[in-house]
Amino acid sequence: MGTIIPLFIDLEGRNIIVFGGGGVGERKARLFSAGNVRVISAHFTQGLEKMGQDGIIKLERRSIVPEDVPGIIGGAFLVIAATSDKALNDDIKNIAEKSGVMVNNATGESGIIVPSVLTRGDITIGISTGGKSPGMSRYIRETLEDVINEDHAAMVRLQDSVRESLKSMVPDQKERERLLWKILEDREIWDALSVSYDKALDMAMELIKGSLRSGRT
Ligand SMILES: C[C@@]1(CC(=O)O)c2cc3[nH]c(cc4nc(cc5[nH]c(cc(n2)[C@H]1CCC(=O)O)[C@@](C)(CC(=O)O)[C@@H]5CCC(=O)O)C(CC(=O)O)=C4CCC(=O)O)c(CCC(=O)O)c3CC(=O)O
Ligand SMILES: NC(=O)C1=CN([C@@H]2O[C@H](COP(=O)(O)OP(=O)(O)OC[C@H]3O[C@@H](n4cnc5c(N)ncnc54)[C@H](O)[C@@H]3O)[C@@H](O)[C@H]2O)C=CC1
Repeated sequence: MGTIIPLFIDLEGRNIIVFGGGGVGERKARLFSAGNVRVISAHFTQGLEKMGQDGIIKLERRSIVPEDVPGIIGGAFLVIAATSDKALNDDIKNIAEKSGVMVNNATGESGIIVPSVLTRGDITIGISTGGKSPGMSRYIRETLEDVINEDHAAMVRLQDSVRESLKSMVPDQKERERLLWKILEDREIWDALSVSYDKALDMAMELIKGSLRSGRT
């Protein structure tokens, strides 16, 4: 494995095909369920059956042979090979790559890794160990769950709101950047955030007005 980087994908309207309806297929189907997920497998976990019944994903019960794969993956944004048959997963990977479709192989390398994902409001954190230790990715996610909290999500909302106001108030981008950073570094605004979003927003706007008045940003 070479150097990897995370990219963030808006799942809306994307077709994702998961081969394999076991525990791993279920976890991936759940992660991608904001897109159009189709799971193809001879058997499904109860969790997948339930998601199918609820209309969250589509299930297709059939046995998979490599010859059928090109026909199935047409129009897919991403293919996930998560059957318990490693040779079949490798075939699916090779076929998808030949067709120019992105593919993740749950039982071997494929150049596309599904990370451990932590979300808080608009914040998304993806974690990978380059395939070395998926358990460690999960461990890091669980550790970060106690660190990245609702206050961080609220600060994103606040920054978004202040950024919009600043665009009409301060013509210079560098100055806007400095002001936004001042808010991020202000302990009192952070403390206020955990009590009242509106109070914190007022304090942030006061800080900006004060800075602009004094000419010191
Ligand atoms: C390469 C990768 C391919 C990919 O799927 O993209 C891959 C491969 C494999 N995983 C295996 C095992 C486990 N996987 C997990 C868990 C997760 N695995 C995920 C991703 C990845 N797994 C990619 C690399 C991620 C990275 O770079 O770190 C996560 C992050 C995302 C997700 O799957 O949704 C999700 C955690 C989600 C969360 O909780 O946050 C656990 C722990 C658990 O289940 O609790 C175990 C058992 C403990 C252990 O082995 O560490 C095995 C079987 C090995 C064997 O046979 O022994 C293989 C195959 C192999 O290694 O050949
Ligand atoms: N990437 C990851 O995060 C992880 C990967 N793994 C590996 O992933 C693989 C899958 O794990 P599980 O979901 O727990 O296995 P599982 O045995 O519970 O599920 C596999 C599914 O694939 C289906 N399947 C297999 N061959 C098929 C075929 N030819 N046609 C149609 N359906 C077929 C089975 O019916 C079953 O529903 C295992 O090899 C495991 O070692 C395991 C843990 C985590």
